[in-house]
Amino acid sequence: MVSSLSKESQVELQLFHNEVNAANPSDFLQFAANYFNLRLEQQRSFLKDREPEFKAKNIVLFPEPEESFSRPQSSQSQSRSRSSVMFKSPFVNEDPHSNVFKNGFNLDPHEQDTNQQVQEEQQHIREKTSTPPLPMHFNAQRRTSVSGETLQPNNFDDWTPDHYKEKSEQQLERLEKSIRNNFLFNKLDSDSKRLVINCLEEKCVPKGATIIKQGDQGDYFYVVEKGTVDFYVNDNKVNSSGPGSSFGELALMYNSPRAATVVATSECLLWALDRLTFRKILLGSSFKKRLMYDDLLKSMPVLKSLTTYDRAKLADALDTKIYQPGETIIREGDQGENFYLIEYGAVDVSKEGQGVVNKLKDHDYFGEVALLNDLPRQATVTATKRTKVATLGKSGFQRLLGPAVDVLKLNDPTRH
Ligand SMILES: Nc1ncnc2c1ncn2[C@@H]1O[C@@H]2COP(=O)(O)O[C@H]2[C@H]1O
Ligand SMILES: Nc1ncnc2c1ncn2[C@@H]1O[C@@H]2COP(=O)(O)O[C@H]2[C@H]1O
Repeated sequence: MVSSLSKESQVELQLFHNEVNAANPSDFLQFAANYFNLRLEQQRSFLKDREPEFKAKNIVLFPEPEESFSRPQSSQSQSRSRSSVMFKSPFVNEDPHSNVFKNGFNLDPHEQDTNQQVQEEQQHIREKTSTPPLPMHFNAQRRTSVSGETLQPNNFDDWTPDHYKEKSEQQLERLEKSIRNNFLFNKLDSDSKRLVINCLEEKCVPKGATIIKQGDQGDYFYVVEKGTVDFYVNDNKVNSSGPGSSFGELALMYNSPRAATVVATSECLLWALDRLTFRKILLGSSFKKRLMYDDLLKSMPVLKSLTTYDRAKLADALDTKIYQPGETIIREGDQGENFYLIEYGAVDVSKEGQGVVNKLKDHDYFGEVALLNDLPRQATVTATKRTKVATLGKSGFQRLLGPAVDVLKLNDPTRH
């Protein structure tokens, strides 16, 4: 069956297969939905960035939604949907392509714990709408609009990035050293790594030069080969870094203004990666966790004081775990190793001799008391529903929670 598919589809399937093998997800459907959602979002974003280029060649990448599946709405809201759709999850309410995923199909993952539930929900949604499932419809639309063109949205194999330049042996050797310990590059497969390396542009910056100015638009992402840089937020020095580190990713990830000013504190040799290649190659692999945990971290009241940068660093350090009803997550008296954020689910907190003392649910947290006070676990925490948590190890807890630690201390449930 697979051999009858286009080469691009086969590549997609292979990539997906690799991801499934690596993640071994317990909730396969949710994993698959999230994975393809992300791929689609990446592809749309990437194409949206190149839309003017295509327009100049009279190629319409994103035609207006056809009448058959555009919901009745005001002309104002129609134009808003069209302009924002490329950067949004196809599962969100406003996306005209996503009628079928409304009613929380992906927004309330805890409501779809079993395959049967998902199937029932899909059936229910199908009955409610005549819109065909999103991926089919979206593909069909794309093909009719761009067929016959050299750069097909479906086919990135022929895509040559603007800044692609094969590196010399000597440059490759130096680059290998610079990026060896950079976790962003370690996540790439060898083909993507080669592509990224060949898209990097060498930039020599004198001491004292401003490389990035806070508030500017993002154009490049940088890796430091030699030299050191300082970071300033609102004129206050917040950070510095040296060889092997990287910076300038936030504005490219979130399409937001530069969050800091970056100044060279010595002569620097940098490698710069353009915005498009960054978004196409690095975003979905190296920054996958940031995309995955962004909504959760933003929605947690205890983390409200964190900046985008703090949240991004925190997301890099998180891992996901799923617990079944009845499973013990923390046992009273044990040593504390992790802090837990509840993505969805429900847990009981109980204490020896007292029974259940607390109940926690979506977007609550636990496991901070032992880590904050260097004490054994003060209670047992048991899942009462299927519960998905993001975990943060002890060292990350101490390094990455910043001002949120004060909030955790204030809210310490054992204080009284
Ligand atoms: N404390 C900080 N706050 C914001 N940005 C920082 C901080 N420390 C380092 N940076 C980096 O500085 C970069 C400035 O440009 P970006 O916002 O694109 O991405 C930012 C981060 O990579
Ligand atoms: N009343 C409570 N007493 C103790 N721990 C509680 C209570 N309510 C919630 N908890 C959480 O249960 C966790 C058990 O592990 P910790 O002691 O590390 O951190 C604890 C708190 O996060």
